[in-house]
Amino acid sequence: MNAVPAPGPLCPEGIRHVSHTPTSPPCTRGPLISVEGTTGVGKTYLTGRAVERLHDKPLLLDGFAARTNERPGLGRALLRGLCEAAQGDPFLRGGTPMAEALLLMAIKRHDLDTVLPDLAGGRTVVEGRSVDSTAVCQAALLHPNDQDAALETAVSLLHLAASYRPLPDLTILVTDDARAAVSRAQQRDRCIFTAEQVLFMQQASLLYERVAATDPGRYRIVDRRHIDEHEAADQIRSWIRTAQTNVRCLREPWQAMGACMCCGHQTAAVTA
Ligand SMILES: Nc1ncnc2c1ncn2[C@@H]1O[C@H](COP(=O)(O)OP(=O)(O)OP(=O)(O)O)[C@@H](O)[C@H]1O
Ligand SMILES: Cc1cn([C@H]2C[C@H](O)[C@@H](COP(=O)(O)O)O2)c(=O)[nH]c1=O
Repeated sequence: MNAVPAPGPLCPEGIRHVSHTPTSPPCTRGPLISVEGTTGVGKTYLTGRAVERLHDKPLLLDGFAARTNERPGLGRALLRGLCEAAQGDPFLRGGTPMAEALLLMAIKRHDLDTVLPDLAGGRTVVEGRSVDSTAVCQAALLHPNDQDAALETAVSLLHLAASYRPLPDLTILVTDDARAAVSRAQQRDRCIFTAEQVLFMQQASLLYERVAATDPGRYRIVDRRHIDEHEAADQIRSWIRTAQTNVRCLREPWQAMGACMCCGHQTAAVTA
């Protein structure tokens, strides 16, 4: 299921989807899983509930806001640069969305680099947000008044991200009524979002769902409008377990030929 940066088939909406044909051989590494969704939707809460009953605990990679004690290094420096430029904006918007997109992708590449030893050791890694957040948030920023253009840009940004690093094997999208997510985030952060910020969250929320629909092979969706927190946690746990049983070699997407980043097995590029 690893990323191949070549364009995939057209999905029904006329948007190219990112192909993840599992052509690599099976591997002993752990699966790389991301949890996505808008601010306050419950990604951290539900992931925590899901993994508390797993015997082999996954490594949980915190979302950005939770990285208060991150080790000094490039990842922290890049994130600090973005935060400084954003001057307190909760969505890290500093006014240059494409430059920010590339920096966000670099941070997510750095995240992958830091967890490679865990993956190689067979451990499951769960990223709190991955490159899908970059694609969705930056596309929503670039096209605030055109949802179709935002979708097209989000999918293109995912292709770009997939040339920097393999996409997650599995992406769990947590979705809900956008107002419920806003309200949870406000309560948690003891703040009131501006009308403009709420609108941005609503647009991002919708865009996550549309992007997920372009790649049903990679995405699983937890819709909190239809299931309670116990069912949601059970569902996430079950997907994590399934992902652990179908893991394939992880290649550098920008290398035509290359060894698996985890087990070292030599695999050929996919040209489809
Ligand atoms: N089912 C629930 N019951 C009680 N509290 C919940 C539930 N789901 C989420 N919350 C609370 O709502 C708030 C937002 O949830 P959470 O922090 O998990 O969202 P998130 O998607 O990780 O947000 P962010 O992207 O901003 O990190 C938290 O305070 C969390 O504890
Ligand atoms: C990874 C990533 C994050 N963001 C935004 C989304 C949130 O509003 C903030 C904080 O992220 P957290 O992981 O929920 O703490 O950053 C983004 O715009 N693009 C991204 O790639």
